[in-house]
Amino acid sequence: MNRDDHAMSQAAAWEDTGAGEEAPVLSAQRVEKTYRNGTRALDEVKLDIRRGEFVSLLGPSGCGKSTLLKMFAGLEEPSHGHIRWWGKNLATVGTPERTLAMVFQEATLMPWASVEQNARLPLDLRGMPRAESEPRVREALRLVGLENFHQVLPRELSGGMQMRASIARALATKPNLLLMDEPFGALDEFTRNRLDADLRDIWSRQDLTVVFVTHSIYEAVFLSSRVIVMAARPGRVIADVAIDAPGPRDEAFRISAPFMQYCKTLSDYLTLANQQGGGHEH
Ligand SMILES: Nc1ncnc2c1ncn2[C@@H]1O[C@H](COP(=O)(O)OP(=O)(O)OP(=O)(O)O)[C@@H](O)[C@H]1O
Repeated sequence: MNRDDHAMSQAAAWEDTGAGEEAPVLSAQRVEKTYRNGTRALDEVKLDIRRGEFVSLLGPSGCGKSTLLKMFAGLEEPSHGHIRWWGKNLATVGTPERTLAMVFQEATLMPWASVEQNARLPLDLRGMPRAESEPRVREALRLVGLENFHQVLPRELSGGMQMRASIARALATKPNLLLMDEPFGALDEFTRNRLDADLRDIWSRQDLTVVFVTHSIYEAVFLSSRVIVMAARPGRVIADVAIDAPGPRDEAFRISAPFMQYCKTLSDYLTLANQQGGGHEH
């Protein structure tokens, strides 16, 4: 396929809302979730996430961040309301232009298999021929900086490198939508900052929409084009903050005045979230 053909099929693949505007990659339409034990996890969440955004969900424990992300992954159903992917139901999104992948806080690698075999697993499960999967996996490992570790077993890797392998496994599927549930929450601050920088770099080079759950204000500001602040009891959206910082997101950004200002804004909203939601701890 030449570039023009590719661009045309890409354009045809993205949904048109009718107003000449692309449908959101994700749309939560008055979504409520009450678990079977009666816990009301989400209340009337309305949220659109557009193509190419990097959106973080930030909020106190129990405000429903993971619940919302699981619904975005199709792993939980709303009790009321709807989730739409590219304007459609989940069952209709499994096309090359509409794929999603999820990364969890634990790397969940197969301990007996090499980094490369782990990263190739979803492609093997799809029955993709090696000739196709191997270059994809090599590229994914290169993107996360593990190209020289492809034959290593997970136990030989640090926690940060295991997480890189987990991200490579997701990227090898060439997702358009990447859902990440506190992926760096268990890592030390230095490793976390490096992974944040690398993830932002990967996102900025690809046609990728990311939804990222975090407890960290700093991480949310560093990574995101938008931060959604949630409050608990029941979980709901209380603020939607665009992080409008056009320069590079590097170490200088972390100590810049706009960075600090955004952190202050989000911190104020989190204080409000804790006051409104009781800020309970697990
Ligand atoms: N499977 C479940 N069954 C019953 N209640 C649940 C279930 N999963 C989550 N909950 C409850 O729903 C509420 C929202 O949980 P959720 O994990 O989505 O919040 P969160 O914001 O991701 O929390 P954390 O930051 O601590 O991970 C909490 O009160 C939680 O105890």
